[in-house]
Amino acid sequence: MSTLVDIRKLHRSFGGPAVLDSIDLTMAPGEFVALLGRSGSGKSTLLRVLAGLDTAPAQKLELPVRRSVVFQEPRLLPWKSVIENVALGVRRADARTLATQALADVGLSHRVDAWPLTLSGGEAQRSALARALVREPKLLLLDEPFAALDALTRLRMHDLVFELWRKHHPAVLLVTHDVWEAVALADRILVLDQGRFIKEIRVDIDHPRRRDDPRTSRIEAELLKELGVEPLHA
Ligand SMILES: Nc1ncnc2c1ncn2[C@@H]1O[C@H](COP(=O)(O)OP(=O)(O)OP(=O)(O)O)[C@@H](O)[C@H]1O
Repeated sequence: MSTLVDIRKLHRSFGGPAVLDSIDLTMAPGEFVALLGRSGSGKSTLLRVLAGLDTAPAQKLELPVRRSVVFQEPRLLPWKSVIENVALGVRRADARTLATQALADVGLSHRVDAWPLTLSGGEAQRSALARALVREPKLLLLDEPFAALDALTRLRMHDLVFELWRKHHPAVLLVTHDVWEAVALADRILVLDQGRFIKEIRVDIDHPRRRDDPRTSRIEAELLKELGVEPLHA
């Protein structure tokens, strides 16, 4: 198996106890990994290190050069149109063409000239996804990108992310609180607790995955237990 991400003994603290404690993480090209964990377990810190937004000592830190991040908030520049936001930073003569294609990929062809403040929450996150994908990343980092969306929009975004992943096939690291999101999308799920991985589950189930499939239910229940959450209808 070739390796896209290879991290050994990554450590991060902010003066107190370790937030990331000797983390080992490898990812294959095109692999979809979800990262779950309670609040404060270190998920965003790990994602920020992978994105290059934070530095931390490690024995080994091998990452692809082309990486993109999508955060919980779309972080669009309000004084630029949607397409200008997407094309921003693409230093190629055909940046606008690429941005147009990326916006078509996320279903926003009709909003290319819109101002960010006129977008719905779902449209804004679609724009953020287009901005991330236009750079053709080898590694796409998603930090709770759908957490602020309503439940129905979130389900639609799951389908969209899956389609985009199938088309472009970047490796994806998805940080989420939503156990179903992880089970619906990921090849592999990691659970972080106090800066250490405490569980790894491979999800070997064909897409589209159904929530009423006993195999997904079993994995969901196992993860909820690991996170210390009692399912309401267990
Ligand atoms: N810049 C910082 N300075 C000091 N402490 C920090 C900093 N960034 C993160 N921390 C601390 O590191 C710990 C892990 O934070 P992190 O944001 O990675 O957790 P998380 O798992 O993403 O949480 P959540 O699910 O609530 O977003 C927390 O205790 C947090 O207070």
